[in-house]
Amino acid sequence: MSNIKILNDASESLAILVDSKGKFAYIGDHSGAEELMSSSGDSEAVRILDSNGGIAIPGFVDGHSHPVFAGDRVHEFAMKLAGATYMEVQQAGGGIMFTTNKTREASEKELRSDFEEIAKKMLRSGTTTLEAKSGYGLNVDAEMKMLRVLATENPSIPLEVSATFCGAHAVPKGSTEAEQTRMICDELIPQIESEKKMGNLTNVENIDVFCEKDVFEVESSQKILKRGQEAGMAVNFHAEELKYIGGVEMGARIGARAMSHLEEISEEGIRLMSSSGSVAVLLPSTAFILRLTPPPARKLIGNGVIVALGSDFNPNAYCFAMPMIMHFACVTMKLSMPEALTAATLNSAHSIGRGKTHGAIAKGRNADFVILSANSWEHIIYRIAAHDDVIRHVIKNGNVVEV
Ligand SMILES: N=CN[C@@H](CCC(=O)O)C(=O)O
Ligand SMILES: [Zn+2]
Repeated sequence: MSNIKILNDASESLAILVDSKGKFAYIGDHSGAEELMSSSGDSEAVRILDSNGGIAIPGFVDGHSHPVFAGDRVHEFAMKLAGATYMEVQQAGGGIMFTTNKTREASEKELRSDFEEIAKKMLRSGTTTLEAKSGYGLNVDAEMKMLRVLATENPSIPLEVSATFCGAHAVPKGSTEAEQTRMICDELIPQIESEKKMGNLTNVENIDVFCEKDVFEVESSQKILKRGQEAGMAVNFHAEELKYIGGVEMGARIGARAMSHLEEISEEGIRLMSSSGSVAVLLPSTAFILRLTPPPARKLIGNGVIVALGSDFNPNAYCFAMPMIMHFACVTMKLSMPEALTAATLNSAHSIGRGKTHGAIAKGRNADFVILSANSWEHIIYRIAAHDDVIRHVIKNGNVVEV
C-alpha cells in the first residue's frame, strides 16, 4: 500500500492515451504517443486535453455509501454533540428509522433528482466509482424504489454505481428481527432476482446487513447474507461497529468479499480477514462524528488485511468527499498518504470486484482519473476541505466530466 509508483520522476511530462472504449491505451512519453496516434489509423475525432503541468492520480472509488435518502438529521447531530450515542438516538425512534419514514414518503422522482445532485458533487470531488446502498425503505416497495434510483444510467452524470441491497439496515417499528429476516429472504431477494432475470437492476451486485447487537444479530445476518449469495450477490456488510458480536468471524466463514466499520474487530477477526482476503472497508468520518475509537487500521495493515476506504455518506455522517476521508484516515487511523490513496482507489475497487479493471492508471484499465493542480499529489490529502482548489479535471471512462 505504501509503494505508489510515480510514473514520471524525470522532468519530461507524460502523455496518456485513451481508446474509444474508455480504457487507458498508452502511458508514456510524448513521442511514443504521437507515433501510436499516427499509426493507429483511427479516424474518430481525437480530443486532446492539455493538463498544463497537472498531476494525474486514479479516480477515487468510494467503497461504502448510503446516498439515496430524503430529509436530513441535523437535529440529531445536535443531540449527539450534547452527548447522545448513535444507539440512543436510534432507540428513541430517530436514526435510520427517521430517514426511512422520510424516504418512504418521497417519490422516486424526488429521490432520483436528489441523488443526481449528490452524484455530481461526488464526481466533482474526484469519485468516479461508488458503492451505494439501499436500506432506507425496509419494505418491498420502498427498497425496490431505492434500487431503481441507484440503477439509473444517466450519461450526463457518469458516476459508476455498484449497488448494494441493504434491506437489513434496521428492524422497522412493528416488526421483529425474525420477521424482517423472513421478508428479506422470501420476498425482497426473490423480487430482485426476478427483476434481474428481466434485465433490470443489473448493477445490484452486493448484499449487506447492519450486523450489530440489537439490530441484526450474527445468526439472522448470516441467513440474509447467504440468501443474497444464492441470488448471485457478493457479501459486503457492516460488522463490529459499536459492539463486538463475532460478525467478522461469520463473514470470513461465508466468504465475505468485504466488511465495513470494524471498530470493535477482535484479534481472531483480524487473523481471519487476513487469511480469507476479505477487504476491510474503513469509514473514518463515522468514527470521527460518533467519537468512536477508530478501527485498528495499523494492525489490519500489519497483518496483511486489504484495507480500503469509504465515505459512508449518509444522513448521520454527511461527508461524500474522498479527499477529506483520506485526510481523516491519515490523522485518526494513522495511515500514511500513499496508504490512504491506495485504500481510496485500488483497494476500494477490489472491495466491489473491480480490482483488476479500476483504481489504477495502467494500460487496459478504465480511464478514470483526476488531474490535480499542485506541485505534488499529496496536496489532495494535505489541504483540509480544499479539494475544489486542487482538482482541475475529473475523467471518467476517458471523458472529461462536465457537471
Ligand atoms: N451503521 C449503519 N449504517 C450507517 C448509518 C446509517 C444511518 O445512520 O442512517 C453507517 O454505516 O454508518
Ligand atoms: Zn453504512
